[in-house]
Amino acid sequence: MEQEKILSIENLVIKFKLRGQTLTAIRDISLDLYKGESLAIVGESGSGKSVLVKSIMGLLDKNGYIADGQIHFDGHDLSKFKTEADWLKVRGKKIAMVTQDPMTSLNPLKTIGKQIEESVVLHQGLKGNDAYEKTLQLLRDVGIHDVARRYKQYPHEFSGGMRQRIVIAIAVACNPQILICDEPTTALDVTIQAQILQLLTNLQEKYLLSTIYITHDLGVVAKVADRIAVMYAGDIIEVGQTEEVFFDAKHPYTWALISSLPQLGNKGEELYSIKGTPPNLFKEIKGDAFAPRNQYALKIDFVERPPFFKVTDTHYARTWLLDPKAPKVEPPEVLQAFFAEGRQYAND
Ligand SMILES: Nc1ncnc2c1ncn2[C@@H]1O[C@H](COP(=O)(O)OP(=O)(O)OP(=O)(O)O)[C@@H](O)[C@H]1O
Repeated sequence: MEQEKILSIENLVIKFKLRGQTLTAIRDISLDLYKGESLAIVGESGSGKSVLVKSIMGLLDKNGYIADGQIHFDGHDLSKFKTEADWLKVRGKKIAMVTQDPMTSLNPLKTIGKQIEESVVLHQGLKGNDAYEKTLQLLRDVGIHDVARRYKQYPHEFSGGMRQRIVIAIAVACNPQILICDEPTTALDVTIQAQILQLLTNLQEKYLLSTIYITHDLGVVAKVADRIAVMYAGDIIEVGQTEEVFFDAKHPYTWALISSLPQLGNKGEELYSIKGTPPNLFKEIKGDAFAPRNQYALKIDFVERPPFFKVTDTHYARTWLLDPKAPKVEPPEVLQAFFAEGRQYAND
């Protein structure tokens, strides 16, 4: 059955003007988000994850602009939006966002109850006691106890994890169709991270949200994402269902990302880290942007951008290694064992 697309990005190119020069942060990306799914966008710092989601919310910095492509959502092409009035119909209404630092989204001078209730009144059209009851319900939904007392408290009276729950309640109060979570757990310790991810998964099901996670941490998304898109230097180089990307990755950059997961390091050994640096985005990138750091690079990788080769109906990778004419290259040994284990686990 064909899944229904809720957001469709087509051939998007985003540039920034900086001191008389132009930097290309997003290089011809196409990506769909399906209704009810959770999609993780993963990549190193600087790969363009934030720029991509900012473009969906009309929050690009002033020196940035969409140079090409379209962003289809809710009957509109968001790339054509010009005014703040246009964006206000979408941002914080149909598309809500949870960021890494809850303190930046909360007003320190207002009780958290009032802050959630404002969203309920504005977006759900409820008033008076109905809005109050709905707010208490949302507080319960995000796992906060003793809600009537908590309603009257201020952000500083909550722990980091609890504040993140409140930000999530505000986002959900908007009744959004899409929830964007930008490194939602990076600032939290590991146990709390797991709880917040579980909460987001529960809310996604309860409120039928379509969710985009952006993170540099592949380990985090394994637990929550249905699909993963891997970004490198402003491009998506591999996309597939979570198990496909984890246990049958095809792009050497994805191999490198998986190899650097702590789970794969032997005790006492240093973690694998990707050697070299990402390309200079001010310069035109020829071929596969990862080629200079890629020990498996073929000659053509330095010349021509690889197309998306199809692995399955849901799994695609931009690497010339998938070309039928390419020599057969196996993933690094450490990954072969991991992949085999993962497939075994998936089949059990
Ligand atoms: N206002 C701006 N002016 C110039 N360059 C920018 C601007 N905003 C972002 N960039 C550049 O765009 C590229 C992508 O940045 P982006 O913040 O999307 O990366 P990221 O993958 O989200 O990284 P991080 O995980 O560190 O947030 C980077 O090279 C960054 O320097």
